[in-house]
Amino acid sequence: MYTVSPRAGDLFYVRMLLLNVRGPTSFEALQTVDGVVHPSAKAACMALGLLQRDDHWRRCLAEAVQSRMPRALRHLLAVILIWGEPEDGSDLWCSFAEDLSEDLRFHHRDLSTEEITDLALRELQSMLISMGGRSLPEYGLPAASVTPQDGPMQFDTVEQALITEARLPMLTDEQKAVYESVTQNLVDGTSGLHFLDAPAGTGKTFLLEVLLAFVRSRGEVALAVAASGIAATLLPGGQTAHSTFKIPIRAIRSSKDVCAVGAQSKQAAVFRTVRLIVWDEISMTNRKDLEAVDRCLRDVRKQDVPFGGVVFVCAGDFRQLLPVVVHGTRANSVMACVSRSPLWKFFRRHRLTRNIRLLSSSDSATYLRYTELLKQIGSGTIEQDAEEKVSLPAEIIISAEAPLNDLINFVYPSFEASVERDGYFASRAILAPYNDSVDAINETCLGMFPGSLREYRSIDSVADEDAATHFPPELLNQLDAPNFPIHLLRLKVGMPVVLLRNINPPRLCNGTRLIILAMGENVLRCKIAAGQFTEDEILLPRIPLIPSNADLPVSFKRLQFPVKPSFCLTIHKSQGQSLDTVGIDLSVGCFTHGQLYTALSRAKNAANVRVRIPGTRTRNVVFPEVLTED
Ligand SMILES: Nc1ncnc2c1ncn2[C@@H]1O[C@H](COP(=O)(O)OP(=O)(O)OP(=O)(O)O)[C@@H](O)[C@H]1O
Repeated sequence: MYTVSPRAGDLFYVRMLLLNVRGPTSFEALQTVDGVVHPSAKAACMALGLLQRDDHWRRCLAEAVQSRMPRALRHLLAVILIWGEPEDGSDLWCSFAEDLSEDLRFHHRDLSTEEITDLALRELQSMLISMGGRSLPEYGLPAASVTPQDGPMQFDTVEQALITEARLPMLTDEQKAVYESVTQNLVDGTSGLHFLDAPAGTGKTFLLEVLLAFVRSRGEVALAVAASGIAATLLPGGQTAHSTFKIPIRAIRSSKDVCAVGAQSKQAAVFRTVRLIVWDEISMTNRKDLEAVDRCLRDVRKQDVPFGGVVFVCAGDFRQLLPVVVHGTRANSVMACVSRSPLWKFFRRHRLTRNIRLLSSSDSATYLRYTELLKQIGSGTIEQDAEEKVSLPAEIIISAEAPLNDLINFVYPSFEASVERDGYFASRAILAPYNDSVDAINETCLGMFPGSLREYRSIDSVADEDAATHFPPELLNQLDAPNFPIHLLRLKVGMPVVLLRNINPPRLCNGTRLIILAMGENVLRCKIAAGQFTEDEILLPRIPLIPSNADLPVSFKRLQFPVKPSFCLTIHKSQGQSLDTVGIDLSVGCFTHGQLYTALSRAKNAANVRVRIPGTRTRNVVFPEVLTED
């Protein structure tokens, strides 16, 4: 079919209809949607949802109002302002001000209308701040009377002291040695850089929480960051390292990258007073990011010593996945590790080796065997053949010759609605190394999941109108990128999905698992499935997204819900997530360092793991050079 430029007017829309309407016998039939004959091809395209309507955001909010959740509605407006960049934010505010403050009117009956409006604006402003947005007037909305401060989360000193007191006597000898070494620096006012080498289950989070509480109980500032949003949710007050330090997000990093923290900014003021920085999942962090933070802290704190003299504790496990280097070689991946940074020699290394989960397990013999297996797989000391293949215990293997449903039924014995079903998805998942297998497994699970299916087609467009003739919408629809929503999103109520963007970390980050509660035309009502914000309900709009994949032939924008089905996740996405039941599909084996170890170590017990492999052996990739140097 010939391509047509969007500048060709109706012809462009007729072509679009021809591609999407089945078996039309006349122009009238072509322009008929749900029994209504539309006056133009463009109007019919609108009605079919093939074009973004001018009033998209207004429709989205109008639909969300029906849920009668004013706080979620304010959150939705904040998401729209930041991600949607609507042309007229003020119009949206004016049209929905009443609905946006309904709960505040109810709870504060003594306040005047102006005071209620101001309260709603203040709440909206703090949401914008926590989501990394700008001030209300910059979006065309009225300013709130008080601008909420963008600073570190405040902690109750008494509560923090109670945490420290309760946990101190519980620390194991290994944990206590680290605690004493770090608190020595904090009490003496000396600087100190510590690296906690902690395999899964050895009480790393427990220990980091005590250290954070120690500083916060003294009324001092302790920052908790992690390489990924999901790992950040595990630490009290945790944020991603990127958002805390304003590290530039680049596909190709440079040694000259600087954090976007102005000397006069509030963030700089926090960095000048901070006593302790805790950085989790450091093994996934690119060394250039750590080096940018080092330069930033030296600069802001006016001390030319590593990290400006702050006490710094990072924790990680180099047996797990390494930083992702797009199209990188093995050497590129290894060189991207923080352990290859010139700063690494300043870090004092501590090891946690005792698996505390094991101690509390009822069947410690089985647990011990599984922990030993994990250790050997992670370190690459397990016996392997010339193809790097290793044997796994027969009891955890499901044959790849058997139907995929065997693995699905092990992880999800039933998809039928029950009181416990939602909790189900918090604690179980299928994992696979490649996106293609993940998509195929999700599709099979979706077919088995009860309920009626709703399809959401994205609206795709190129930024450059001149390129539009060469890249018609049906071609853009076929483009796909990692961590990017697909054109045809198929959903059912009650199913699990994973969020693909850091919308509001740590509550809603790239990797947060959600359950779909209701599906509207422009809004999804979901609840958070796992982690400290479990059960929180949110309203999610379609947002315009631009893929960061430089390999795509054209730069384009996709308006779609930022989610993907999550019955199955990639092993990369599962890092940092704790699961009770895990099914790993290795019909196509692992391809990079730490994948097998990361997948197997998501579960705490061999009885709850099944691995689908051809035969009895599967590939285990380990880069020993990363493990010797860390
Ligand atoms: N000293 C301790 N006394 C009692 N319980 C502990 C202690 N240390 C850790 N635990 C408990 O052991 C379990 C595992 O600890 P934690 O979650 O801190 O491990 P982790 O190293 O962070 O593991 P993962 O990386 O898998 O999340 C938790 O239930 C934690 O509360």
